[in-house]
Amino acid sequence: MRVVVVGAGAWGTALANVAAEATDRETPLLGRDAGRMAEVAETRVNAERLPDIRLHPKVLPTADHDVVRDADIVLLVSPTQALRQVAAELAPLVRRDAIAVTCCKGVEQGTLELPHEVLAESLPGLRHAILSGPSFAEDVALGLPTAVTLACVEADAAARIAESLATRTFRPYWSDDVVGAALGGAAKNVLAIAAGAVAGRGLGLSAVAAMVARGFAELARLGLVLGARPETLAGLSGLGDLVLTTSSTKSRNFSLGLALGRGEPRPNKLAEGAATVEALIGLAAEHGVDMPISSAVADVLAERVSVGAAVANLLARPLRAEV
Ligand SMILES: NC(=O)C1=CN([C@@H]2O[C@H](COP(=O)(O)OP(=O)(O)OC[C@H]3O[C@@H](n4cnc5c(N)ncnc54)[C@H](O)[C@@H]3O)[C@@H](O)[C@H]2O)C=CC1
Ligand SMILES: O=C(CO)COP(=O)(O)O
Repeated sequence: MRVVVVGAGAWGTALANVAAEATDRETPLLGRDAGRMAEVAETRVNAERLPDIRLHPKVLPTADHDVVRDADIVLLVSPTQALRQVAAELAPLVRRDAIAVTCCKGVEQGTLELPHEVLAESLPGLRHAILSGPSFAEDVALGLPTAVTLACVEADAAARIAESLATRTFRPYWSDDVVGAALGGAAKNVLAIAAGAVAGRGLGLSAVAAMVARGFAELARLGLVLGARPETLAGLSGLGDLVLTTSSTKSRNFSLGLALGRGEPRPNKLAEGAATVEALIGLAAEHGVDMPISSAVADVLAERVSVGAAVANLLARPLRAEV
């Protein structure tokens, strides 16, 4: 299977290394900026996005979209809000029997669609899958053990993608619960901002743990209404990724929350939770699901309320049964 990676950010670069190792085949890494991709090809390091990691010798950095013509598997690794546009650019080039795998985490603004729903519209007729789970790009690129969820409604396609990505240290588990995998990845980014804000404000680890557990409760409420399986929500792409990103300053979403809690300037890095939060609570509202922590994150990001006031508001909610 020939894998092509579209999106030369931190995660795309790490996944290109994984695919090149797993398939032992030339693996194009397609970026937008020809000059930058030429530099990555020359230096064999993506200095801007994943410094200190050498590209696998079989990774081919390029800005030439034609490389997707030969792809059996296309990994789409742009930010969620750019997915529709990136996929539309590929649509005339990609083979109809190829499998498109979204590796981004979020909900599209405006449409309130999860990444696989965006793909179904922008690359119609192709089989689609989702790669999600607890996986920092740097950890994966360093060859540290990582397990992820690979969700596809067609089990044979999921198994084929898994084989094209599995290495001695990168372990995809497959699933047919596409909604569960997509929702977990989208919501955990928002909840990581909440956990970071609580930590940054110095409210203690008990408060962070409460945010994680009650955050998971609202993620699961929405997931079940959307048809996700509880096992997926409690698995790698749900609880697993939530635990990772609410406990590490390596997470850009957690780091954004830390800055908010400390009253510091927001870091200038991609934080998918900030781009997704309004769409996530919009999706929840459409289905009559209450997501108070996510709503508090939206209010804080929009500067409608301070972190302290948001926490006080959550604590002042009427007492209720836990489940
Ligand atoms: N970095 C990580 O550890 C992981 C990231 N992800 C997900 O992967 C996705 C990408 O994240 P990263 O690679 O880390 O981000 P990044 O910030 O390192 O790179 C984003 C890439 O997307 C490109 N891009 C930005 N706007 C674009 C647009 N409008 N059209 C086309 N391309 C555009 C940028 O040029 C850049 O190459 C996100 O959804 C993220 O949640 C998932 C798992 C791990
Ligand atoms: O999704 C990730 C780890 O699974 C990366 O998290 P951040 O986007 O918060 O850095």
